[in-house]
Amino acid sequence: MRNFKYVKTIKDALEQECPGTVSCADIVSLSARDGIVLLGGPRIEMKTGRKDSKRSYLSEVENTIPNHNDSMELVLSRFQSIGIDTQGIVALLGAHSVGRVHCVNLVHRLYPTVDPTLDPDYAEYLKGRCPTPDPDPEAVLYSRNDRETPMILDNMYYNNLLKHKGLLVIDQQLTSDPTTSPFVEKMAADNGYFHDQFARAVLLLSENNPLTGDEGEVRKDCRYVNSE
Ligand code: HEM
Ligand SMILES: [Ca+2]
Repeated sequence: MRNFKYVKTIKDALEQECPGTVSCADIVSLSARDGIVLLGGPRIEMKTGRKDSKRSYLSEVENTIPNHNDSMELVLSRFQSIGIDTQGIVALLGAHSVGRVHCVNLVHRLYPTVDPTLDPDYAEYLKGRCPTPDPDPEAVLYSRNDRETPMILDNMYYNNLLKHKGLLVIDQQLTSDPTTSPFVEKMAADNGYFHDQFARAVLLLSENNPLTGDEGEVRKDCRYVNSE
C-alpha cells in the first residue's frame, strides 16, 4: 500500500492500450500477486474481471480492516466471516515477514515499561529504533518486521515469533493463543507448508465478494468513481 502511487502508472499504461478494460481492483490484485513472487513467495494464479466500486467510504475500511490492537478473537472472526480458516489466517499474517512497522504502532509495547512477552534484548534494539514514547507522526521512524530476511516472504516470521520477536501484539498473540499456536510451530518448521497455506488464503482473499457486471464499473482514474 506504501506504493499505491504506481497504480496510476500502471493504469495510465493500460488506458493507452485498452481504454476502459482493466479495473483498478484487478490492478491491485495482480500487483499483490507479482509482489509476492518478487519477494520469493509462491506464484498464485488469480482470476481477473473484478469491477471497481461505484462508491467509496472511509468507514468501510475502518469497519473491515483489522487494527494493530484488535483482539485475536475479533481478527479470527473477521477473516472467518469471509471463509478463511484458522491456518489460512495464521499464514496470511506471515506477510509480516517483510515490510516495516512505524513507531506509532510500536511504542506502547516499549514505554513506560517493556511488554513482558517481548524478548528483552530485542526490546532494547527496538527502543533504539523508536527512542521516544511519543514519535512525531511526520517523522518516518520505523523498524523492519523481520530483521533476519526483511525482503523475503518466508517462514522466518514464525521463527521470530517463537523467539518472542513479534512486533505487533497480534503477531505475538499467534504463539500464545491455543487455537493458532500449533500452526505457528508447523509453519516455523516448514516453509513449503507456509507457502501452500499462504497461497490458498491469498486466493480466497482475492476472490472475496467481487463486483461483477453492472454491480461495478471500470474506473478511469483509480482515485475517483466515474462521473455519470
Ligand atoms: C491480522 C490482522 C493484521 C493486522 C492487525 C495488521 C497490522 C499491521 C500494522 C499495524 C502494520 C504496520 C503499518 C505501519 O506502521 O506502517 C502492518 C504492516 C504490514 N502488513 Fe499487516 N496486519 C494484519 C494482517 C496483514 C495481512 C493479512 C497482510 C497481507 C496478506 C499484511 C501485510 C502487511 C505488510 C506487507 C506490511 C508492511 C507494510 C510496509 O512495509 O509498508 N498484514 N500490518
Ligand atoms: Ca522474511
